[in-house]
Amino acid sequence: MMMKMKDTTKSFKSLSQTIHSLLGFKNEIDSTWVNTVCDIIKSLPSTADYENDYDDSANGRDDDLDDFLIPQIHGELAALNEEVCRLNAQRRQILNQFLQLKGNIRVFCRIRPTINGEKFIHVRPVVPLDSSGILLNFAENKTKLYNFDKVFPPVSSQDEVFSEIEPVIKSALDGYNVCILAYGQTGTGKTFTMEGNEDFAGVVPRTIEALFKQAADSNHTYLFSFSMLEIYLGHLKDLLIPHSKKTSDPMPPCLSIQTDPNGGIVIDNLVAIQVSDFNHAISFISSEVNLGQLLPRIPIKLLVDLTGSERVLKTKAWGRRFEEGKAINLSLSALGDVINALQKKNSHIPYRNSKLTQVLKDSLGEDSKTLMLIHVSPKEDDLCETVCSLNFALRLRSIHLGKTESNEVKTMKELAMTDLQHEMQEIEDNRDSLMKEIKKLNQKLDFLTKTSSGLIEKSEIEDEIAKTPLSSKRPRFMKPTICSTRKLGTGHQNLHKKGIRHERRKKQLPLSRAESVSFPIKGMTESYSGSSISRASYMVDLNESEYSHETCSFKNSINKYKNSSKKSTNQSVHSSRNEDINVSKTKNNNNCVPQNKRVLSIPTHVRKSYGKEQMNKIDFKNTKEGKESRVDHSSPIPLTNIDYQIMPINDTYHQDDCVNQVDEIVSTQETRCLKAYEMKEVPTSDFDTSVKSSKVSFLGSEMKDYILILYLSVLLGLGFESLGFEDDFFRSLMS
Ligand SMILES: Nc1ncnc2c1ncn2[C@@H]1O[C@H](COP(=O)(O)OP(=O)(O)OP(=O)(O)O)[C@@H](O)[C@H]1O
Repeated sequence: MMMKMKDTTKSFKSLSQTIHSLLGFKNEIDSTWVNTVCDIIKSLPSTADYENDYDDSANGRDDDLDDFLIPQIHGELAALNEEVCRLNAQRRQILNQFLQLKGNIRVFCRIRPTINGEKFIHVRPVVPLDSSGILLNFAENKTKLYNFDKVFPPVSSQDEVFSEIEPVIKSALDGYNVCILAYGQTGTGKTFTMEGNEDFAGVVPRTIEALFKQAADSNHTYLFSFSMLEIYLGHLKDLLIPHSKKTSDPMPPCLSIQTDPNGGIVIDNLVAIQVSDFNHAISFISSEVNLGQLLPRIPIKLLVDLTGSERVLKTKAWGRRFEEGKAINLSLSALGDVINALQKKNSHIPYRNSKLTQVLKDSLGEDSKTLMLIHVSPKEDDLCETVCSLNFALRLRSIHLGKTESNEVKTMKELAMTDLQHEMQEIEDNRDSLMKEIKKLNQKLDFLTKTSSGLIEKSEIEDEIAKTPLSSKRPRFMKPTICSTRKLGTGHQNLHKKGIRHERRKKQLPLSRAESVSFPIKGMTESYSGSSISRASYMVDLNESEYSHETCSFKNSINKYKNSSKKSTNQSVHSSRNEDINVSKTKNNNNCVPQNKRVLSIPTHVRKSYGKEQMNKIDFKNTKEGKESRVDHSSPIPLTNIDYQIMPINDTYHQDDCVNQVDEIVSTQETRCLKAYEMKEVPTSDFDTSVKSSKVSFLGSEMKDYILILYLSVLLGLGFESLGFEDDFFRSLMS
C-alpha cells in the first residue's frame, strides 16, 4: 500500500512539470490550478492502484501453488474433454437414430401463398389437409390425396421450414452427407425457401449460420470452404470465377467430375474459397445452384436450388430456351430415377444419366440424408405443373413408404422420436455446460502458465481491468504524461504496461468520440456533411502513429451514416463541445474517396475566425472549385503530421502570446511530414478566391504555432475531460 501511495504521489508531483513542459509556459502559468487538479486527482481512485494490485498479484503469487494448480487443471480439463467427447458420440448416435426413424430420404411439400392479388375463379386447386396431406382438386368433383413427410401450408413461416431441416444440418457436422433439394415449377417459391429475402431469411443463410455456430460450440476445429457450381445445358460452370467478357480473356479451367479413392465425388478445378465466418460465407451466395463443401473430409453438398421443372411444351419455348427446358427435365428425371433406385435399394443406381446426379452421387448415397422440398403453386392456371410436381414427389415417396405403416406403428414411431429429441436436448445442455467449464479452466490455465512464465496477454489484463469498477480506473488525465514522457525522453513504463494502456485507449476512444467523427463513405450517392471529429481522440490516433482507431471511427461513421438521414452539403455539424477539426462532405458519388483517404475541409466559420491572411498561407495544391480536399492516409503518419489539417475554431487559440511561446518547438521534422500530405481540392463555395490561387508556403510561423498549441491543448484536454473539466477549464488553461 505504501508503495502504491509513493508511486501515485510521484506521478502527481511530476504533473505540474509535465504540464509546464508540454506547454512551454513555465514562467507564465500559475501553478495553483495545477495543484487544484492534483488535489482532485488525489481524491480519485486510480487504475494505477489496480495495475499495481495486478502486478502484485502476478508477481507475488506463490510459485509452489502454481505448480500444484496447473497439473490439477490439466487433469480436470482432460476429464471434461473426455466427457464432452462421450456426450458428442451419444448425441450423434441419437440424432442418427432420430433421422433414420424420420427417413433418410424425405419429401416435403410447400404451397406458395397467393401473391400480387392472385384470385381463385373456382375452387382452390391445392388444399393442405393436415401436417402431411394435400388434397388436389384437379377436375370438377375429382380430387386426389397426396401424402408427404411434411406439408408446409401457404401460411407457414421460414422458421417452421428450417426447424424441420435443422436436425439434418446438424448431422452434416457429424459426418453424414446431406443434400437438400428445392424442386418445383418456376415461381413457386424455391428461391424464397432456399435464399429468402432480407426480412425472411431462407434455408441457405440459416444453414450457414447454424454450421458456424455448431462448429464454434464444438471442441473440434472445422475448416469451411465454399464452392459454387452451376449445371447448365449439361455443362459445369464455376460461379466463383468471373465471366470472361472478351475473347482475349483466358478461358477458365475445364471442370470435370472425378471420383476420389474413397468413392467421393471431386470436381476437378472447382474453386473452393475458405470462409472464415458467416458473413464471409453468405457473401458468396447468389447462384442458381449452390453446392457447399465442408472440410476436412466431411463433404456435404447441400442447398440445391433446382431450376423450374415446367414442361417444355407448356412454355412453348423454342431455340435455346427449348434446349434449356429439355436439359432441365432430363436431369430432373434422372434425379428422380436415382432417388427411386435408392429407395428401392437397387443394386444399380443410375447416377451417370445426368451431370446433376453425377455431381450429387455421394450426397444421394445410402448413408446420406436427403430432403426434397417440392414447391407448388396455388394457382388454377398452374394445375398441370402442380400435378407433375406432386407425381414426381409421389414417385419418391411411394417407394420410400413401401409397405404402408399402420397407425399404431406411426404413433410408436412418433413417441420414440419425441423421446430421442428430449434425450438429445438433455445431452446438448450437459455438453454446453461442460464446454463452459472447459473454457473457464482454459482461461485460468492460460493465466497461470503465462504469469508464471512472465507472459501475460494484454487482452487478459484488459478483461480483468474491464471487470473492475469504473471508479477504480485511472482517470484519463494521466495519458498526456505518456506523451510527455515520450517527448521528454523520460519514459519509464515497461512495454507491457504501455500495451495495456494502448489497448485500453483503443477500447475507450470510440466511446468518447462515436458521436462526433465522420468520414466520407464510398458509394454514397447523396451529398452529406461530415460532423466534427473529437480533437482528443483524433490526436491520440496520430500520436500513436497508428490507424486502428481511425478504422474504428470510420466504421462507426459508416454505421452512423448508413442509419442517419442525409444532411445538406456544406453544413458542418459539430459536437456539443465545439470541436476543432472538421471533416468535410463529398458532393457527389464521383467524389467519394477510397476508405484509406479522408476528405478534409475547413468550415466557413473556421475560415472566418482564421482570417483571410492566414488562409492564404495554406498551400492547397491543385485546388479546384467545388471539390474537396483529399488527403491520403494510406501511409503511416508520424506524430505531428496532422498539423495542417487541423483548423482551430476556438478563438482562444488565436492569442498571439501563446503563439510566440511555442514557436521554437516546431521542429523541422514537422516540415518534412507536412509534405507527405497532398491537399488536392478544397471546396470553394465560401472561399476567398485568393485561397485557390495561393501557392504561399503553408509553414507560416503563426500557423505552426496554432497547430502546436492545439496539439498540446488536446493532450491536456484528454485528461481534463475525464476529470469532468470540459471546455471552460480547457479554455482557461489556454488563456
Ligand atoms: N412462402 C412464400 N411467402 C411469400 N412469398 C413467397 C413465398 N414463396 C414465394 N414467394 C414469392 O413468390 C415469388 C416467386 O418466388 P421464387 O422466385 O422464390 O420462385 P422460384 O420457384 O425460385 O422461381 P424460379 O424457378 O423462376 O427461380 C417471389 O416474389 C417470392 O417472394
